[in-house]
Amino acid sequence: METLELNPTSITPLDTPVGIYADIVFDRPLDHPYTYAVPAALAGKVGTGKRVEAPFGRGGRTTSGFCVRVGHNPPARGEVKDIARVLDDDALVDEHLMKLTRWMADYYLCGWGQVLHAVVPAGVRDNAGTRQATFVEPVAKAELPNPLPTITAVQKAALDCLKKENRPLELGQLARLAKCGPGVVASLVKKRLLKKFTERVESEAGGQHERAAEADDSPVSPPPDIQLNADQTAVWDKLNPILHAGGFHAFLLHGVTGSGKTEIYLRAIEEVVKQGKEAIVLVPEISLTPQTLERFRGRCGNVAVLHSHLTDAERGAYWRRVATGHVQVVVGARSAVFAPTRKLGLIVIDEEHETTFKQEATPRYHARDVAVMRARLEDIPIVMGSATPSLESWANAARGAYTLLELPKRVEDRPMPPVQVIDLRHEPKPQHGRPGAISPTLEAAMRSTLKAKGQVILMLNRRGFSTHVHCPGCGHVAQCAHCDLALTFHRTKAALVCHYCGWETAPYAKCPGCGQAAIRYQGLGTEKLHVEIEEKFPGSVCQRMDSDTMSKPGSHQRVLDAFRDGLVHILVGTQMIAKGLDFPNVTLVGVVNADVGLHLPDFRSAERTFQLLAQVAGRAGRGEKGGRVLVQTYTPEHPCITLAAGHDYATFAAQELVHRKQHKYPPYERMARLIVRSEKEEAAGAFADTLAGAFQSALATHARDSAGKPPPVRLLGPAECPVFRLKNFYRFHFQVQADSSAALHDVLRAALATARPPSGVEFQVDIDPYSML
Ligand SMILES: Nc1ncnc2c1ncn2[C@@H]1O[C@H](COP(=O)(O)OP(=O)(O)OP(=O)(O)O)[C@@H](O)[C@H]1O
Ligand SMILES: [Zn+2]
Repeated sequence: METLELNPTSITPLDTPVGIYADIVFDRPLDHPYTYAVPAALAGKVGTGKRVEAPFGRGGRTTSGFCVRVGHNPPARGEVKDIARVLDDDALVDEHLMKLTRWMADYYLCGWGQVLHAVVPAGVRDNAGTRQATFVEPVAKAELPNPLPTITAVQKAALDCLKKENRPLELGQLARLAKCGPGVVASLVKKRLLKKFTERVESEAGGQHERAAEADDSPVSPPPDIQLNADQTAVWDKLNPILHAGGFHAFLLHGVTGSGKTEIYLRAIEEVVKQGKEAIVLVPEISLTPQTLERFRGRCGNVAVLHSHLTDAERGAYWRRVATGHVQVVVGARSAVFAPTRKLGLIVIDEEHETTFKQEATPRYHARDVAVMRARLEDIPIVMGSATPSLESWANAARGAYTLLELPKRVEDRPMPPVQVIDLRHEPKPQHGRPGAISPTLEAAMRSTLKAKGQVILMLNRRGFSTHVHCPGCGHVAQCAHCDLALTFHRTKAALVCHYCGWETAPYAKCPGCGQAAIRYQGLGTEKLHVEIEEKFPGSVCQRMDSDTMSKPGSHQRVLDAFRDGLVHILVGTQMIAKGLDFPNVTLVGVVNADVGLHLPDFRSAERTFQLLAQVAGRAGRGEKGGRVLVQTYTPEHPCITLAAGHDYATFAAQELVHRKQHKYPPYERMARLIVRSEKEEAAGAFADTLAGAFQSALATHARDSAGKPPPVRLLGPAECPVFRLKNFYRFHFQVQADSSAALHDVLRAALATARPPSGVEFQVDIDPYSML
C-alpha cells in the first residue's frame, strides 16, 4: 500500500487543514479502511496508530477505530464524513506494529481493525491506571513578558521552589512543596511566568500495577557461573556473529531436554541488552514460573512479565512501561509478541512447538509465525528452541529457511534416561485386588524409587475421575446438553462436567434413558489415579496438578515449591507437568497411558504424542542421581512410542514427514479451515451450501488462471465437523489445501468476498489450523 505518511507533529493548527484525510479501521471482520476528513481543530492531533471516534455504519453511530493512515487523498467517491474526536495523545501502535498487524489481517483473513483491537490491551485502550495531570514549568527566558510583572514574596518563593526542582511539577505538588495555596501557583500562570500543560501519568494504582508487571519483589539469585560446554560453544559461535551484525536471521535451536538451551537464550539476550536493545522471550504460559523468571531477571536487566493473570490495568501499565523504554526484556506467553518495544534486537521462542502459541479466537494467529514476521519487519534475529521442534520448523530448517543449531547431548555428560515400554496387554494381574491404572511393574519401580529417596512424576493426560459414564442396560452415554461430547465425572465436585464448554450436571441417580439404577463409571482421569496412588503409597505425599487443582493464581508455584523442597514425593498430573520442570531429584517418570490422544481425528496427533512423551521423559534424570522412564501403553509397537523411547526425534520427524507428504498435509501444503456455525442446524447447512457454490466458482477461476496445470487448490467439504454440535452451535467445515499460501489466499479471498451470512449464522476462517475438531 503506497501511503503518504505525514509526521503528525509537523501538522500544527496553523497549517492549512484543508485536504487532510485519515483512513480508519474498525473492529470488524474482513473489512477495509474508511476515509474520513480531518477537521481543522483535530489536524494537530490525528496520527497513525491513534484511536479516533467517527460516525460509522447505518445511522452513523459514533464508533471508535484506529487511524492507519493520514494523507491528502480524498476517497474516490461518495460523501466524506468528519472524524469526531481523537482519543489518544500518543500513538498506541508504532510503525513496525502497524505493518505487522496489517500483515496479520491479510494473512489470517480478518479485519485490520480486529487485529489492532486484539493486539492493544484493553487497559491501554481505556487508559486504565492513568490519569490526566496538569503540570507547570517556568516560562523560557525569551518568552517572558516585557516588562516583567511584579510578584509577591509568596509567589517568588513558589517560583524559586520550582526552579530549584529543575523539572515540571504538578500544580498541587508545587503548592505543597512551596507551602502555598494553589491560588498562588495559578496567579503565576496568569502573570505568564509559569506555563501550564497536561500529560497522562500513572495513577497511584497504576504505579503499583507496574511493579506487579515487573514482579520485582521476589529475590534475584546471583547468576550461576556457567562455562559453556563444547556443543554450546559451537552453537554460540554461529549465533554470536549474527547478534553482532544484526539483520534478520531465523535460528532453530534443537537441543535435547536438559541440554542447556536456556543458557544460550540468556547469553543472546545479554548480548543485545548490552547493545542497548530489547528482547522479547515467548514461553508457554505454563513455563512462566518464578523459577524461569529468576533466571532472566538475575542476568538481563529490567524484566517485565506478561501472564494471563494480569488485570487490564496491570497489562496497560506493562505496555506503557515497555513503550517508554523502561524494560529491556519482555517475557510472556503468546501475546507478548506484540510488546511495544522501542529498539527490539532479538526474539526468543522457547518450546516453539507448543500448540498454545496458536490463538483459537480471532485473530487466529500463531505467535511463532507472527514472531518470525516481526523479526523480518524489524530486521533482527530470532531464535526458536525446542527438544521436539514442530515439523513446520523442522522442514523450514531442512530447506535452509532457518539455520539449524544442535545440542545433541545433556549438560555435564548426563545420559538421557533409559525408557522402558510396558505392554499393558501382557502385564500380569495383581495378586490381590482389582487391577488399577498402575501396573505391577510401574508400582515396583515407584516403591524402589521412593525407598531410595528419589521423587516420582506420573503423567496421565486426562483430568477428572471417570471419563466414560454410561448405562450398561441401554448403552446411554452421559453427554453434554450443549455439545456432542461425553461428560467426565469429577468426584471432588460431585458433578458430570463437559470439558469443552464447562457445563455441569449432577451425577445420575438412575439412567435417563431406561431408568436403571446401576450406572457405570469407567475410564481413568488424574483424580482417580490420585486416589489409587494414595491407597497404594499411604506413607508418601502425592500432589495432583491439573487445571482443576491449579485454577487459583499461585497454586502452581506452591505445589512446585513443595515438590522442590521434598515435601511432596509423587507429583501426578496432566501435560501440565510434562514441560520445562527441572528437578534433579526426579529419578522416575511414569507415563500411565501413552495412547491418550494418539487416535484423535487430527493429522498432528502422532506429532503431539511424540512431543509429549519426549518432553515428559525429559523430566527424569536431570541430576547426578540419574533416572529412568516407564511408559505404559496398549500399542507398544507404534513408531511414536518406540522412537520416543529411543529419544530419536530425527527419525520420528523423517518418518512423519514422509507421511505428511503422501497425504498432502502441512508442512508440504498450506491448509485453511472454514467453519460455518449456527444454533439452527438447517441455517448452518444452507449457508455452508452457499459457500460451497462460491468456492466452486473461485476454484474454477483459479484453475483457468493457472492455465492447464492441475489446479493447485483442493477443497474438502462442506462436512459436519468431527464434533458436530459445540456450545449449542451446529458446525460444518471446509478444508482448503494448496501448495502455496498465495494460491490458498487467492481462492479464499475470492470465495469469501461476497459471503454474507444471514443473521444467526457466522463463519470463521482459520489459516494454518491446529484444532481439527
Ligand atoms: N555448560 C553448562 N554446564 C553446566 N550446567 C549447565 C550448563 N549449561 C546449562 N547448565 C544447567 O543445566 C540445567 C539444564 O539446562 P537448561 O534448563 O538450559 O536446559 P534446556 O535445554 O532448556 O532443558 P529443557 O528443554 O528440558 O527445559 C540448568 O540447571 C542449567 O543451569
Ligand atoms: Zn459442552
